[in-house]
Amino acid sequence: MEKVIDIRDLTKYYGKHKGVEHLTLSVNRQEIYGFIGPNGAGKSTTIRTMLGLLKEDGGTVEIFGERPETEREKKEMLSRIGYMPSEAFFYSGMKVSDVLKFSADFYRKDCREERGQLCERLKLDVKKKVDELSLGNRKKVSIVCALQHGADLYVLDEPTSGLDPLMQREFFRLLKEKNEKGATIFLSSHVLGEVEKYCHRAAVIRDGGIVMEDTMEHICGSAAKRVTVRGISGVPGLPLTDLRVLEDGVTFLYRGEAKRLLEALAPLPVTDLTITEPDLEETFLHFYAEGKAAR
Ligand SMILES: Nc1ncnc2c1ncn2[C@@H]1O[C@H](COP(=O)(O)OP(=O)(O)OP(=O)(O)O)[C@@H](O)[C@H]1O
Repeated sequence: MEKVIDIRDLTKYYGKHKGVEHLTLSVNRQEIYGFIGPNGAGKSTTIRTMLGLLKEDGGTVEIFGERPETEREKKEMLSRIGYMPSEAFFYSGMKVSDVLKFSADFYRKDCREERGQLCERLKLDVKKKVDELSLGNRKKVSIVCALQHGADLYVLDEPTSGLDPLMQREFFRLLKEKNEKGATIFLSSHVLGEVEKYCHRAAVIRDGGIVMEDTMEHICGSAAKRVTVRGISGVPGLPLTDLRVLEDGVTFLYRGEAKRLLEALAPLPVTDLTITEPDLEETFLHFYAEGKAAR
């Protein structure tokens, strides 16, 4: 299978402070690949180093099977990539339409038609000044900047934070369309749910290292759910962690088959049951607790 991104043993320190260490992952052509991790895990460091915006301290990165050396080669590589940084900084006083055109000029392509469609679908008012925009609308400007020139690879750093649920859905629709036309997509997130829904494979990063890289099916299969049961004081015979006894029930993390959970609860005097997705740290607690590392 053709690898579009191939990162091996990547290490990046900020002075004495670790960004990422010995990080290895690869993304195949036409995959939608999720990069999941809590705040400070090293997602942006990986992305910036991978794109050559930061210099690595060790390891290698190949994109489209190549390691660009000269500035010309780097520029050529970047022209095939749509990059959306996690935080967008725009020149103060510029209109949205100017920012979008300024960004398109870098690629020396006529992006007007695609740009128009993206703005319409994302409901972005191009006449406004960027300083007047809400966080979500600033995000939309970044999205259009990254998507407007028809790239082979999209690298999107926390693209959905700040977007309302309707816009998130529209955004993922856009990505799916790009992907169906052949584009490869690498997106970072700290929300397992959205990655679960839209990505083919993903890597989970924590504290600068990959703890798991697999298909979404396997990752979500090993993710724990938070189960809260009212009316009982314990659940015998179930493999669970982080059990806490509440005033009128129990709450615990469970990562087994739903059927087994329901069978264990069936004979008990349960009055209420809720199953939710815990935050990312809790979801993968067992990996961290076991000190398990995929690489
Ligand atoms: N410029 C910097 N100087 C020093 N340390 C940094 C710098 N940028 C990042 N770090 C550190 O590197 C580690 C990884 O940060 P990074 O921004 O890559 O994480 P992240 O997963 O993208 O987090 P978030 O989800 O909060 O954006 C963190 O411990 C962070 O404090």
